[in-house]
This record gives sequence, structure tokens and C-alpha cells, in this order.
Amino acid sequence: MSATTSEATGIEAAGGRRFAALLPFLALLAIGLVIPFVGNEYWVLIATRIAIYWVLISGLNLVVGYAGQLAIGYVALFTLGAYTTSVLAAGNATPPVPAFAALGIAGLAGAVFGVVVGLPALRLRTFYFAISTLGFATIVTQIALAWQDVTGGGIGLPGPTLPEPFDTVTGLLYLCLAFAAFSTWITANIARSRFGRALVAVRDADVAAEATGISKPRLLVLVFILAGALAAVAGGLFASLQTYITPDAFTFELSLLFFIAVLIGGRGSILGPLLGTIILTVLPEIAAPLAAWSTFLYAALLLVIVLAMPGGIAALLDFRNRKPLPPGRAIAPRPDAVRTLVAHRATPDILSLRGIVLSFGGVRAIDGLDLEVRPGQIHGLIGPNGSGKTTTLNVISGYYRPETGSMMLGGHTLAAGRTTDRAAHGIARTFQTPRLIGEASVLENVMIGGTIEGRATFLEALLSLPRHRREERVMEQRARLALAAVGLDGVTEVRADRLQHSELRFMEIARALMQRPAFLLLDEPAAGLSAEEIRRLAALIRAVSAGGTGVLLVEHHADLIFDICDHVTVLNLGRILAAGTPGEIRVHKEVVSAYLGA
Ligand SMILES: Nc1ncnc2c1ncn2[C@@H]1O[C@H](COP(=O)(O)OP(=O)(O)OP(=O)(O)O)[C@@H](O)[C@H]1O
Repeated sequence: MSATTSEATGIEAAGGRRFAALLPFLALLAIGLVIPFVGNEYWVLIATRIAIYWVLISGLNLVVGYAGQLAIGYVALFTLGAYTTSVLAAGNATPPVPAFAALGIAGLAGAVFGVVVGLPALRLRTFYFAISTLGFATIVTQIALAWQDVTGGGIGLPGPTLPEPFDTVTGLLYLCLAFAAFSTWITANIARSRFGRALVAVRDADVAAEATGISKPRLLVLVFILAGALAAVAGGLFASLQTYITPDAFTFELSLLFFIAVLIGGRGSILGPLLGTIILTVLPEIAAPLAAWSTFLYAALLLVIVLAMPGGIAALLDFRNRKPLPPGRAIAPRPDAVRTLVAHRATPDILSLRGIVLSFGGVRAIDGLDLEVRPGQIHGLIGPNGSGKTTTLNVISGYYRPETGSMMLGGHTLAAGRTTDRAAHGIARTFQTPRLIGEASVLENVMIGGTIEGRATFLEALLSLPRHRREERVMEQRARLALAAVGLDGVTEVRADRLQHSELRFMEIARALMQRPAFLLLDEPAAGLSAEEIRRLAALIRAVSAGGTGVLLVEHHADLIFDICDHVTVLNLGRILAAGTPGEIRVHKEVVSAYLGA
């Protein structure tokens, strides 16, 4: 099958799968819609509560499930939304505002405070961030208690009365279902977009995410805005459902419910957390005696999930990834497809390093290194263990700041320590240990490489506007082509953590090719490959350089280096021991005695 035919088939199959994935959501919506006809008012209220919680949890899912930020205090934004809507509608601080306008203002306030609550995530590590969100929850409740003139203090205040036809229990249910359906749609749009993929990349492979140009702060701020707005709107709807709110309604238990719904749902899924929300809301209702035990129940559930099914409901439902993969899969790259991918980016510029010095404590990892990588050439960087090869790649990628020396790309200086701007300069890389997003499919992993090329904004992705959809199609096509080029088109939909080591190496190359790099830095790509795989890798790297890309190849397999490199630099203790053509290096006396051996 040609690369283009397999791409087209793959895209069609993906379309079919998307439709199948939509069915459970439609079924749940249908159940919600018929509840007023088949159930009593009590069940209508429960369904309304589920829909409201889901509006919040759908946003929180992006924060916790996708971005991996442990925001356990999201009740803070829920409370904020409930009070903002109620106070504005009651006219306690301003002239009375119509209920829907109050809800809109609460959404805006939630967006702003979502960022305030989320900002510590940019500095604090998981646990500390979790505690900081709880701190916000306490602050909001304390303000609600203390600001008696406006919030009614401990006595509370009436929730907003919505206009007809939403002033009945059924009317409110339908309104909340509409909000829930809308939140599902927009959060699923984000999850499937380059933004969603980037969130997961930041969560599971932050170094690789930076190397593909993804800026974590910007991304997180956008997600906190969205999740904050949804949480506050949910709070406003909740106030309307409750008809009267007091600070007691916004408990830690409720916050825990939101958080655990995402966890039992499973990371990186929309359906899982939705089912988690339904289970956690309904469970105490059908087992009435359990209501008093709900905190205990949540804690027990959490333990069961962590210990017994860390992937949550989503992993249970992931039937596709339970099918065994064919053993002994061969990787058959198609170097002809590489040219189409990389040729666009070919540059006449040279990547050069001058006088680079870098020490770790007392160890001089690089000691006055000069290096040039030319477009369309393969430059081998070899040397004994600890000679400074990976450190050199890390300096070029911006992870390490050299003490002295400069890096130039054409006429531009490459600023030290700027990891996320390398992709924009056309520099892509792979890692000594593959950096992958294990829970994402191989295709999604590769699409990460195209993140910074997207022009459609977060809002366009949120609403799935045409430019975003067009870009996604192009990106998917290119990722399939990249996978065909490296010989992995048979496993595009498979979870990346199910691949063999050698496949992961090729997958990383596909992700780098997705960037259409002007320069490709490869860190020991042949490590762990069979002789045949190394031969295929060699053909692939040759094709990449033939397309105009400059390749810097760090490798211990001397045969591969001498076979495909145009130029070789040998490092020893951070210094250049020798540099020249493969022919010259092969017979260089000191290289032979220090590295190659007799
Ligand atoms: N983050 C770090 N902190 C401290 N020392 C480091 C760090 N990274 C590298 N080094 C030291 O710098 C020197 C060069 O290491 P580097 O990883 O670049 O070598 P290498 O040539 O890539 O080796 P290998 O072939 O084993 O991967 C070594 O002495 C190593 O111990």
C-alpha cells in the first residue's frame, strides 16, 4: 500500500471511530432528556445536579486529567460562581442583574480567578499546588461568611431565579443538560486539538514538549481560564437549583467529589470522568445509608482506583488497546516519504558552536567545543562514555547554559537556556531514553511535533472553527506520512507505551520529522536496535539529510557513524580529540587508542 493510500484509509477509519466515540454521549444525553417523563421530581433533581457537576468537572478534567495538575480545591471557583450569580441577581451589591447576565458575569469572574487559583501551578510542584488550591477554597468560604452585608454570612442568600421556561424543575434540567452538552463539546474539542495534545505532553514528557516548542505557562493559563469559567457557571446553576445558598453547601467533600470523578474516570478521557461524575452523584442516593459515609466512600474508591485500576474507567473501556499486538513486527521505513516531509524546511544556514565551556561542579563536561552542522550533511559526534556528547545536544537544545561560548544559526544567535524557541528555529531532537506520552496513541505522539505550526487560536479550537479543523486535518495527514516514513504506519492508533523499544526510537524520529526540521539532533538512535533495524535507520537518516536537513548524530555504533556521516567529531573529556571525514577518523591514532580500540 502506498503512503497516501494508507493515510487516506487511516483517516477514514479515524472518522468512523470518532462517530462511535460520540454514541455513549448521545445515549447519556437522551437518558437525561427522558428522565422527566419516566422518573419523579427527585430523579430530575439528581440528573440536574449531575449535569451541573459535569459542567465543572469537564473543565477540571482538562486541568487534572489532561494537564496533570492536582487541583483538589475547585469548589473555590464553584462557590465563587454561586455567590457572584446570587449576589448580582439579588442586587445586594449592585442594582439587580438579570439571572442570565449574572451567570455570564460569574463565568468571567471564574475565568479570572481560575488563573489566580491556577498560577501557583507554574511554580509549585504537585502536592504543594494541591494544597494551595485548598487554601483558595477556604478563603472563598471565609469571605462568604464574613461579608455579611452582601452574602448574608452564615444565613446565606437566595439563589437566582431563572426566567421562564427555566423556572421549573424540568426547565432547569434541560438548561443544565444544554450547558453540560456544550461543556462536553468544547472540552472535547480542546482535548482533541493541538492544545489538548500539548497538555498531555507537558504532563508526561515535559522535556520533549519543550523541544517541540510548547510553552507550558501559556498553555496552562488558557486552560485555567476555561476551567475557571466553567466551574463558576456551574456554581451559578447550582445556586439556582438550591434556591438558597449558605457557605455550608460548599464543602471539602464536594471538592473531593469533583476531583475523584476525574480520577476514577481516568486521565486523558472525557467519557470516563463523565461516568465518574454520574457514579459519584448517584451512588449515595441509591444507597441512602451511605450518604453519611460519602467522604469515607470517596477515599475508599480513590484507594481502590490507585491500587487496582490506575487507568480508571477510561482504561476499562479502552477495548482497542486490549487486543494483543502482532508479535515480531518489523519496522520498514520508507525513506522516499521523508523527502516530502523535510524538504520544505531546508535552509542554507549553518548551525555553529564556538568555544562552548560547561561544567557541572568540578566536572568540565564540555571544554572549549567548536562544532558546525551543515545543511544536508550528517555530522557524527562520538566519544567514550561521559565525554560530553549528550551535554552538547542539551546545550544546543537550550537545556544547559554554557559558561562561555556562543551558538549561531545563520546570522542569529541561539540564546542559551531558551528550550522552547529551538523548534521555531527548525531544530528538532530525539532523546537517549525515548520521551514519549505513554497513554496517547502513536499518532498523537507524533502530532505533538506539529504543535507550534498551528495558527488557529485556543478559541478557534474550542469552537472547532474551520481554520482549526483544516489545520488538524493537515497535521494528521502529515503525522501519518511521518509514521509511514519511519515504518510505523501499522501501529498509528496503538497506545505508545505498548510499543517495543525499537519502535519508540523510530516514533521519536517521526515526531521530530513532523517538525520538518532544518536540523535534527539524534541522541543514540541505534541503541537497542537489531543489526537489520540499524541498517534501516541508516537509510532513513540518509534520506533526512538528502532532503536538506543537517543531522547531528550522537552514536556509539561506530559502523553506523562511519557508514553514513559526512563529517565526524570525536570528543574525549569534553574536548575535541579529532575531527574529519570518516576515513580520517577511522585511522586516527589517538581515536583508535582512546575510543575505537585496536
Ligand atoms: N546534569 C548533570 N549533572 C552533573 N554532571 C553531569 C550532568 N550531565 C552530565 N554530567 C557529567 O558530564 C559529563 C559528560 O556527560 P554526557 O552525558 O554529556 O556524556 P556522554 O558523552 O553523552 O556519555 P554517554 O555516552 O554515556 O551518554 C559526565 O562526566 C557526566 O557525568
